[in-house]
Amino acid sequence: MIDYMKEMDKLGMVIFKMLAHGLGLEDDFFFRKKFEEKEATYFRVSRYPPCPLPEKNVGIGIHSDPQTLTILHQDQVGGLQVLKDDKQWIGVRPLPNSFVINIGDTLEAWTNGRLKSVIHRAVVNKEKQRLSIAYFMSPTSNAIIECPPQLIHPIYNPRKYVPFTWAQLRHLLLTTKRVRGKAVALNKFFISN
Ligand SMILES: O=C(O)CCC(=O)C(=O)O
Ligand SMILES: [Fe+2]
Repeated sequence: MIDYMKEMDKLGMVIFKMLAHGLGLEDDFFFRKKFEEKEATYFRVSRYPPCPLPEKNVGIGIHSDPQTLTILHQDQVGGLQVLKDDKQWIGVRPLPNSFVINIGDTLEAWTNGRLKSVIHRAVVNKEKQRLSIAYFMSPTSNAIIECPPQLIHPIYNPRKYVPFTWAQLRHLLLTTKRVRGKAVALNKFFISN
């Protein structure tokens, strides 16, 4: 039997490696001991039935994924949209046999904002049911999320977050009211200069 989580993890590790490389970090920076136990990694299958009033409803409201990396597959119906420049909704065209990769809020904090989590939503339509499946990667609970000094600049990009663990953030995510947009729970670790 295929271990789907294991296969997704393998893909995630390749992506993490590429991201680390692109940022000038050691290739294994993100997953070195950080993803060994993944207590909060999961799949979410979403089914959006046809909706008689699509202009008055959304399938999944405006949000960014609080985790680290999201690997998402959508069927051919389409409905996923990402917010560009804080003002324009862009549809993500479905491509067969492909994944959409989203940066999560935790990875944004981990890189001091060098990688940005994307605000997105899924809209519905009158005619067709839509299915999507998302794999949310999260580090080990006690993994410390701390931006490495190489990505910090004292003037142009000062440290934005105190180090925190994924368990601390997860607890806040579960106990803080969800609002539209990025996870407010992260503000708890924000350094206000
Ligand atoms: O259905 C989709 O395309 C998006 C799902 C999503 O954003 C989520 O589950 O967090
Ligand atoms: Fe999402």
